[in-house]
Amino acid sequence: MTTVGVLGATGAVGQRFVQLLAGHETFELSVVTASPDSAGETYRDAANWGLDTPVPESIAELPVQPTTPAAIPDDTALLFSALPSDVGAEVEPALCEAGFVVSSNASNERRAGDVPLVVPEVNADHLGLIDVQRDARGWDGALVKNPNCSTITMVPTLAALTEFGLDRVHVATLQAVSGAGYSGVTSMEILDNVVPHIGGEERKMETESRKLLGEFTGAEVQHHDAVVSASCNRVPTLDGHLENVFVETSDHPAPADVAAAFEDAPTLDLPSAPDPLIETFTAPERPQPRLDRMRGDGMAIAAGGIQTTDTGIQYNCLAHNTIRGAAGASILNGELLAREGWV
Ligand SMILES: N[C@@H](CC=O)C(=O)O
Repeated sequence: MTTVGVLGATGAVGQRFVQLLAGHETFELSVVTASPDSAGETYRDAANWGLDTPVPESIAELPVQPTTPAAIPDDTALLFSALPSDVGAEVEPALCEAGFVVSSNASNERRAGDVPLVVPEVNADHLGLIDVQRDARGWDGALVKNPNCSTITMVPTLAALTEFGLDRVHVATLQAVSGAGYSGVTSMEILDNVVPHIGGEERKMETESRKLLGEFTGAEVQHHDAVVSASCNRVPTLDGHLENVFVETSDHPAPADVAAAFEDAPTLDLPSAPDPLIETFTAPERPQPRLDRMRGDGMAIAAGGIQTTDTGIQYNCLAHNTIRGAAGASILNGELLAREGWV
């Protein structure tokens, strides 16, 4: 078993990490950290557990550690980060400098030229940037990121469509409240309502998508030249981001060609990798968040509503935002790091 830890283990995404790692077949969770206020408490007491399965007994009595390099045992092979981005920006580099490998969901440094931003089924080869990062920063450890939840929902479908020549993408999102965290939006703000703004989300989708679809030259990632435009909206669903995607391609595939490309999307032999990666529906009213967010144990992308338009193709896609879009994504990156010998 590989010994792992979770940084920021008491928040909404941190709890998802704990839930998913408790039964993991190759990772053993032995360290949980949180803010200094919770340090020293048991995980059970420190976490205001909000998931619909009990706090895992194997983790409940672990003492919560402060999020500092000195508090992490040296034999922790891999750290998963659910830290807020401002804390991540401060702590993650210090941990990498101290020799730890960090698979992070936090948004800091996702755009940095020497930080791999990875969805294993799309761009596993970008992990090669770790050598560039170590040379540039003098680290023995490494920092690897997964993208924002709304990006990760769409990018596997775009990767499947690159064979048709991806020119331009427009996307409108309908994002669940869990994406904002436990105290992100109040009930008075979101019930009977839609909020047509999620701070910073649109630019994240636009830049992260192009980096993920880019080409790793051995020295850098050359971003894909498709134009990506996003409009992001918060809706009153609990989990599961639904997205309406409009794609202009150089070729003009029929809906059946698009469905076939989705069905052929690559799958990986890793514990958390779903098979198939993209589940495609023919019923035009699918996918839907409540019905389809747990496809592939929350790790699959659901797609449907494929149609041709005057300018290209249109479809809807959906993923569980705190599993495939956050904790599950980091864990899958960790599984890839382990398989490729980086930990
Ligand atoms: N930034 C995202 C997080 C993903 O769940 C959001 O606000 O929904």
